[in-house]
Amino acid sequence: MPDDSTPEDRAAPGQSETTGSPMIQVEQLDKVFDGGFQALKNVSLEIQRGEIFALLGPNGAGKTTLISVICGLVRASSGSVKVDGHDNVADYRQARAMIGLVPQELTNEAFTTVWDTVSFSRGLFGKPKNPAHIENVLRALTLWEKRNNRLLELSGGMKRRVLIAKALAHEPKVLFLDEPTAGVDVELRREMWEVVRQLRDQGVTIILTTHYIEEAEEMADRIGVILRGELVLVEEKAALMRQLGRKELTLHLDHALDQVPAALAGHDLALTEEGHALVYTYDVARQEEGTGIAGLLADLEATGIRVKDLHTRQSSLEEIFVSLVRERA
Ligand SMILES: Nc1ncnc2c1ncn2[C@@H]1O[C@H](COP(=O)(O)OP(=O)(O)OP(=O)(O)O)[C@@H](O)[C@H]1O
Repeated sequence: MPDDSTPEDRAAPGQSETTGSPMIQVEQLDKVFDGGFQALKNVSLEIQRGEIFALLGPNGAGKTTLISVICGLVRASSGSVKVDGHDNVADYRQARAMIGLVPQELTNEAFTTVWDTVSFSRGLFGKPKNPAHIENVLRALTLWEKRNNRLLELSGGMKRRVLIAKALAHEPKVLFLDEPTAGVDVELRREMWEVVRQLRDQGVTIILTTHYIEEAEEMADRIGVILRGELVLVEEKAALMRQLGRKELTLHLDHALDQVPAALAGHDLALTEEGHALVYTYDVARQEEGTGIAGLLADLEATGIRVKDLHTRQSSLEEIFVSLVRERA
């Protein structure tokens, strides 16, 4: 990735370049499990207030471990975590009260009603009863009509909403969603995204882990990539797509070609659509230095190849992610 900045003016991966106190401040976290496996390696990360941050990584990369350490469920081997300024070990109660955690599955509460299970979650944090808040949460998640239903009577989508309602019952400022849409259908996934966006609009900071690149692409303001316990990259989504993305220019030809003409050998070209299209691939980041498109078009003209139509396509976050993982394999 081209980068002209000096080490002094470049923030370390995960460190914010903006001022103002972050909602979450993670410094040099290591986690070595009993048995010696190191699941987190020197992870530093700042999450700003009101952002949606997506943590991406392959299976076993350390996403859940990182979230669990931040939420105080797993003790770090070294390093520190502050939540809204509260150290999550020395100041555990205050730090934990700021956090809502949405796990993947509901556990063993099939016979409890929606209202009771959500109210109970609030009680766990020692917060006084506040039926008006519970009502607001249930209404916001369109669960109000179901408040007297037992969980076993709910659809999968409703159950997911209950998980979010439970996590919001004690009025946290930051919400962690662990694989919020794993295994749900497309419609429900979109519905969940909408719910998460609404929460962010209400001022809740959101951190989600996901396997679905599409989810990060759709939702996140910033993306962190974790590989084998290391946070290898933290970037604004738009900048990530700009810096690491590649673009494809597809030229649809008037007449099919048998092969790429020798006169065009200097360009990164592939023949597709049975000779009817030429695909030119280039780095988005090098665009300013000139992508060579002008030269390519001039060479095409010189060889007498006529172009009917052309279009460009930017590589998706998925392609960026796959090449990143490959690069570091
Ligand atoms: N209690 C534990 N003891 C030993 N190793 C563990 C423990 N918990 C997790 N690990 C290991 O730490 C690594 C990271 O696990 P983690 O659950 O954080 O990954 P993940 O990125 O959340 O993966 P997935 O997407 O599959 O949930 C894995 O290799 C896992 O086997």
